[in-house]
Amino acid sequence: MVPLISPHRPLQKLLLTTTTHNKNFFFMNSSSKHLLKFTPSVSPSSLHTYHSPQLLSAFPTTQKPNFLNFSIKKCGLSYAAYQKVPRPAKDGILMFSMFCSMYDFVRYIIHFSKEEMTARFEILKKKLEAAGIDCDTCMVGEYNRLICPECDGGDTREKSFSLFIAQDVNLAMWQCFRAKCGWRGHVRAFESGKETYSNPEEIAKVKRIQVITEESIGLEPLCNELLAYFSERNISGETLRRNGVMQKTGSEVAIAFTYRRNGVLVSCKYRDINKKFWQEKDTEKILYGLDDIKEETDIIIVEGEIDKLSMEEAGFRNCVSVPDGAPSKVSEKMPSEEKASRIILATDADAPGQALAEELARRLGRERCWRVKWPKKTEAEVYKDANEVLMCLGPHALREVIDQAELYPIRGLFTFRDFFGEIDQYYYQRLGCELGASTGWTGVDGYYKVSITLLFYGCRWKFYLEQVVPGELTIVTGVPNSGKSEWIDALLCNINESKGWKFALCSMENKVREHARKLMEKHMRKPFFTAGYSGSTERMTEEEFERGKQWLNETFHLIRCDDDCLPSITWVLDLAKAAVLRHGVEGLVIDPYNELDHQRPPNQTETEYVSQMLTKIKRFAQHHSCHVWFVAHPRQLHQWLGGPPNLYDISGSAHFINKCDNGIVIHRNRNPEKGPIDQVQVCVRKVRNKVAGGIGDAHLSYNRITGEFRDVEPIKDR
Ligand SMILES: Nc1ncnc2c1ncn2[C@@H]1O[C@H](COP(=O)(O)OP(=O)(O)OP(=O)(O)O)[C@@H](O)[C@H]1O
Repeated sequence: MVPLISPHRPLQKLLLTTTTHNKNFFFMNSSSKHLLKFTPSVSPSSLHTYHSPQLLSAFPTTQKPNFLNFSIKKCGLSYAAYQKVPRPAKDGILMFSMFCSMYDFVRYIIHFSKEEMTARFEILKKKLEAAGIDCDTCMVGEYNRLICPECDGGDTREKSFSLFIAQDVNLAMWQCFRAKCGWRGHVRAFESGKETYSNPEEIAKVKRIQVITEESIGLEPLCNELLAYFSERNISGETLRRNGVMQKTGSEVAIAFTYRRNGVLVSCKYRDINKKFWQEKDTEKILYGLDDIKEETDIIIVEGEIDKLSMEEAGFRNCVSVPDGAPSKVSEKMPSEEKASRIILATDADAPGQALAEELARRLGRERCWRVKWPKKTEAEVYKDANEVLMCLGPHALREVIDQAELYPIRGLFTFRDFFGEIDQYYYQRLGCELGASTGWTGVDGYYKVSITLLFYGCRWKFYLEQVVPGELTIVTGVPNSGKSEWIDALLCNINESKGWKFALCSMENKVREHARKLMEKHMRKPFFTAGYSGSTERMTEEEFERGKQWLNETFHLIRCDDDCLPSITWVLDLAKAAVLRHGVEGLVIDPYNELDHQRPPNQTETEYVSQMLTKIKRFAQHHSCHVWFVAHPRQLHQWLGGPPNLYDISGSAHFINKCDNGIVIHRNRNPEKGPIDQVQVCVRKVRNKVAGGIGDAHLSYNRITGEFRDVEPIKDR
């Protein structure tokens, strides 16, 4: 039996080296960020070994004194909110960040316990030791270059032995690339059973990988002509030197872009004067500039080596170029919990470049992606890439392009700004039907107009729950038209005013412009229109309207399904998660339950379904420290006597009351004989956290004009 050994040095090393890179992904505020701090030069040691005096003089070693920070504030966003977002527990999950090819961005989350991984590693290590291979200094998920234990690297003790340990620590493969030796093989921690890692593609890959050096592939320092060529493209000798750009002389001289990992040459891509590209055979495909993003939380991705060099001229070193467009092999298994880096996609402006950006955003997670807007060249044309901007407009303009990068759009997640045009038309009453069309009967019109807006009322009140606890689930119910949505909107306005929270709204029943109106009226404390409901109160002025729009845009994010189908809870929560990570929202409203898609497998009861759905919502709330208000209607109440419904009356399942943290029933008096009909009863029927409040009823009065609520004494029974 293989003993389970306590955490072992190499494995510890693996864990340490593989989990640190992106730890602070979102937890930095813009002012403290030094995205472009100087990293020790990655100019390859071999370059120093080989380069000639001319090369040294061609590439002076002075470094630029000041590199720049991305200005996130410029984009109108505050990252401070992210600091409040607690991170998920990582128990039982090992994170591996692999620095080879596109995997560099994609951190794998491998669901094995630490013990399991340690044991597996020990078994694999023992098997390697039995074969004479010492893997103590090796990294998981990388091709490690060692001295071959079989041939000892020949006379020169060359590191010609490549050892690859798969990221699940179940497979190790090796090959010695010395022609005289060529020893190769593989071992697995577990030889049988399903969990055995067996990927012939990987095995083939390790067999093919060629170990190269500047000398072995005949690289030379750049000649004056090529230096002049780069100079014309505004790329300095210093940048070329730092990036180890060289040349190769064949039938003609070609530029050699050296691809390195940890300063070691891994591959080389050539470009001749006719813009023909080719790559060193049987070498690994990695990102160009990989070492420059190693410790970075913010990354720029471009589409070519010269664009990467151009970014450096503009002050951005934390940039990589994708080799040959979108890489074919990126894990579909995206990190589900902690993907938080800012990735600026600065691919070419043309259609393939935009398609590449879309593909990268999809694979890397849209919520952490930003995109650049290339400046206009003419009315109809934009500059096509980083180098063209650098050449035509200079480094300052390229810096601006990056500074002004915008959030990568996420389908289904909107800001109010996206609807400003429509909201303006609504305010200025250009739609023609804002105040409703007459029914044709004066008598009926007083009560009901065929309207795209519903008449409503309103007041300001002090919220009685001392604290709305982040990360909880509140179920809100009440008979139709009791004022649930109005009350929640007013609640959000209060919390925003007192605590500055931001919210994601998934209010399927509301038109955006109408929701904008209701929220703005509460915030500005003035009616949006001069209409029947506003009485003699003056509507908000244009200036107030503009301020209101600004506030809306900063406070709320909209989750909306732009096609006809009903959104599923998973879809809503995915977008809400993006809103948390991207905008730091602290509250989510889902209004109402019955507007979601509730398809369930035939063998699942509604009760089981509701239970599962509420678990998902609660998990989201806890994980992201985001309070969720979920509106659910009561089932049809036969012989309803006009009193507030019970939480057990919610249609679907008793789980609504059982699973929620807080349960609230909104009820309003509709009997003028019993008192004023604008009075609202907020029946708090369940409070899990006693610090947050307790069971009881609060009484509010609703102001029809502004939609505000204020505290009042309860109606005495007449
Ligand atoms: N206390 C009140 N007095 C008078 N009118 C009210 C009161 N509360 C809400 N209303 C009005 O009732 C209408 C419905 O309000 P709201 O949309 O908030 O109700 P709801 O309970 O969410 O309705 P539904 O169940 O249909 O979604 C609005 O026009 C609103 O202005």
